[in-house]
Amino acid sequence: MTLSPGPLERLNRARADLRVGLPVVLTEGAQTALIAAAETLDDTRLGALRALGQPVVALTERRAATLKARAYDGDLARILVPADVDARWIEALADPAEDLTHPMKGPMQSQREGSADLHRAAIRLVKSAQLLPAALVVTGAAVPEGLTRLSIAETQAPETRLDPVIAARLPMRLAGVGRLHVFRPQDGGTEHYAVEIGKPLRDAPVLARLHSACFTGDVLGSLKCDCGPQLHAALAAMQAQGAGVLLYLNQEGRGIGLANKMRAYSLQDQGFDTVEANHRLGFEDDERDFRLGAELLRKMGFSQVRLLTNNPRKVSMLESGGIDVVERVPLKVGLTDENAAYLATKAAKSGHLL
Ligand SMILES: Nc1nc2c(ncn2[C@@H]2O[C@H](COP(=O)(O)OP(=O)(O)OP(=O)(O)O)[C@@H](O)[C@H]2O)c(=O)[nH]1
Ligand SMILES: [Zn+2]
Repeated sequence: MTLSPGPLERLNRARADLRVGLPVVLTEGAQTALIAAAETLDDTRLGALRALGQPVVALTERRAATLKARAYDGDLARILVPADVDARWIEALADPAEDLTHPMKGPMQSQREGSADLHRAAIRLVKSAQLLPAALVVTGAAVPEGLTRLSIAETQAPETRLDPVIAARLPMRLAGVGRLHVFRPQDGGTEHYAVEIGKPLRDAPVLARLHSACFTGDVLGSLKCDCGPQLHAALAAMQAQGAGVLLYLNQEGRGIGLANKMRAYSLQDQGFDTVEANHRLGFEDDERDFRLGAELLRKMGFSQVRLLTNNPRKVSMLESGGIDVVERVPLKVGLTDENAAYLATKAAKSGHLL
């Protein structure tokens, strides 16, 4: 047993470093890159990084398309940072907040030569820190001491491993008496919960719901989505059946985090739909990983479910995670004037069943 941090611990540190604006070091064999999140970079750190080499900003192809920048690497673009721009310019590359009022002035020059592997890993890492998916990258520089170091392979989320922490009795207004189980991921990420209602048998299909956290819908009763009514209807259905399991996955905003979801809402106020807003921010429509739902179910001893959902991706991802979805049970509640367009967009663009 050693006291020095292992790969998962360094991954967790790297995310925390990037969130506070500290650069981290990525390596691939003898190649190294210093990377910083575009969203948290300040002028002092930009100056220090510039002194070490020519910085580029790695953006996803989604964001590059909005900026009309060339994505020579297919899934991403490497934009050369001009000598006379400040950290504000880099933030504006990443953040679409002012795209319409103060459009970025081009032409932007994209790098073409060399490998983009370190840049791709940099985007993956800042995204996993729930920051905007854009990173400042300086390759080939002498690497200062004291920064967190990760190899590219170590930035790949390994098969999520969740450990049970505690379970306790919970009487609920909508679902009767149940048990709330808390699970903690080994990589230091956010905890996820499972609400067990009644005493579901382990050798028969259980009525199950994979609910993704929605602070606005679940807690504030937002009318922009259907999450709150779906949560309550799922609990009520489980109470009516006498048993069920509701997984409450902390994947706020389809996996982009609350800050980015609110950025998406602000773009929706400018007229973009839910999918276009994610794309302008540089994200895919849905960044969730439902493998963890499958893992939680397996850990709790369930192998067969009747899944309450209108989302075919949840069914296929659970099945590829080794859970037998014997039936899809539709869950259509909470339609309002405010969310009708949102639900129609999910049906038209994201494959949801109406
Ligand atoms: N990025 C983004 N996320 C949103 C938006 N509106 C709601 N969400 C998030 O979307 C997720 C909705 O989750 P689910 O209820 O599991 O939805 P679903 O994929 O439609 O599947 P089913 O409800 O099972 O049919 C939650 O994490 C919400 O926070 C939005 O406009 N943008
Ligand atoms: Zn919601």
